Amino acid sequence: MTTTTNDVREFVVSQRNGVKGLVDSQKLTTLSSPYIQPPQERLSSDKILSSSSSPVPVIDVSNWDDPRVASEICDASAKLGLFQIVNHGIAPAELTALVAAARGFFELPVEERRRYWRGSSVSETAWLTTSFNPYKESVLEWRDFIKFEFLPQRHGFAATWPPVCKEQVTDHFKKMKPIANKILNILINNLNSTINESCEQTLMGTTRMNFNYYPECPDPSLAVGAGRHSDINTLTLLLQEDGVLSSLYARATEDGEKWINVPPIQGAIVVNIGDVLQIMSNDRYRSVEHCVLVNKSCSRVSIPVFYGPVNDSVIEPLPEVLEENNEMAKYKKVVYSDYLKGFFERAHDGKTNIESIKL
Ligand SMILES: O=C(O)CCC(=O)C(=O)O
Ligand SMILES: [Fe+2]
Repeated sequence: MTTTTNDVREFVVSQRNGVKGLVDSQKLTTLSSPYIQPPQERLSSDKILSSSSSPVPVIDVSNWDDPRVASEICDASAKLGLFQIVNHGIAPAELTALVAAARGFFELPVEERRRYWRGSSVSETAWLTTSFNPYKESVLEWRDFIKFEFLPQRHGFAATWPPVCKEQVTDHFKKMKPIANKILNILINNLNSTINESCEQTLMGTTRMNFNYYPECPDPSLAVGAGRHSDINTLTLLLQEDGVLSSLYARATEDGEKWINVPPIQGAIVVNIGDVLQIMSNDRYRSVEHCVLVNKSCSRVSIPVFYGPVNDSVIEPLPEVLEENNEMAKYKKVVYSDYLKGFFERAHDGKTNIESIKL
C-alpha cells in the first residue's frame, strides 16, 4: 500500500510505475498528496467560458489552395493561437487505429512499459516518463507519456519501438508532415517570407510525438493532467481521443483569466502555435497557453506531434516582419538548445519561458 507522499513519489517516479501503475495497483478513493494542486492551478468552472460564446475555430482544409483557408488559419493563429482542422485527408479510421495503438502500449504489463523508462530505455528514440519534470515539480501531473523521435535519415530508428504501436507511430509521422508543411507555408508566406533551407530547419528540423495517457482520477477537481504551458516548439498537431470527456483548455486571451474548452471532434486535428512562431512573427502569431484536466470515470489519450527547430537553430524575429513596419524586435536572439533547457529545467509554468527572452 503506497500512502505517504514519499511512498507515492517513490512508487510512481523512482520505481518507474508511472501514475497508470499507481491506478492499477490499488483502488484509489482519494487523491494522494503529491498530486494535489494549489488552488490557483486548478481550473474551476467559473474560469471556463461557455463554448457557444467563444468557440474554437474549426477550419475545413479540403482545398488548401482556397484563399479562405489561408486567411482563416492566419486569423486563428493571431487571435487564439489554436484551431481545429477537418477534411485534411486522413481517414478517421486511421486516427482511431492510432489511438488504439497508444492504448495498447499503456495496457501492456507494467514490466513491459518500464523497459522504455527514460534514462534506461531499450530505445534511443523512445522514452516513457510521468508528469512533466517529476524531479523538479513540487506537485505532479496526472499523466504518463511516451515520446518518440522521428529520425527518418537514421537507418532503423524505429526498430526498438514497442511492437504494439511501432507501425502506427511511423505511419502517423509520415502522414502529418505534409499537413504541417502546408500550415507552416501559409503562416510564413503571410509574414512576407518564404521557407528556405535554413528556415525549414528552424521550423521543422525536429519532429517528435507523444502518447499522453491520463488515467481516471479519484478527484479531478484537485488535479491537473498537464499544467498550464505553451508548447515551446513551432507548431503542434494534436489528436485528441474522441468519445471521452473533453479535457483540453486554452487560455482565451493573452492576459485574461478565462479558458475555453477544445472539444474533441471526430477526425479533427487540433493545431496549436508554439513559442518559436510567436518569436519569429514578433507577436503576429500567439503561442497558446493550454492545460489538461482529468476525468473521474475514464482515462484519456492524446497524441501531439511537435515540429520544432534543430538544437543549434537561432530563433529571432524574421527580418521581413521587422522591415515591413519598421518595428523593433520584441525578443532577444536565442539558440534553441538554450531555450529548451530553460523549459525542461522547470515545472510547467505558463509562458514564463518566452517571457524570459522578451525585450
Ligand atoms: O492532452 C492534450 O490534449 C494536450 C497535451 C499537451 O498539451 C502536450 O502534450 O503538450
Ligand atoms: Fe502542450
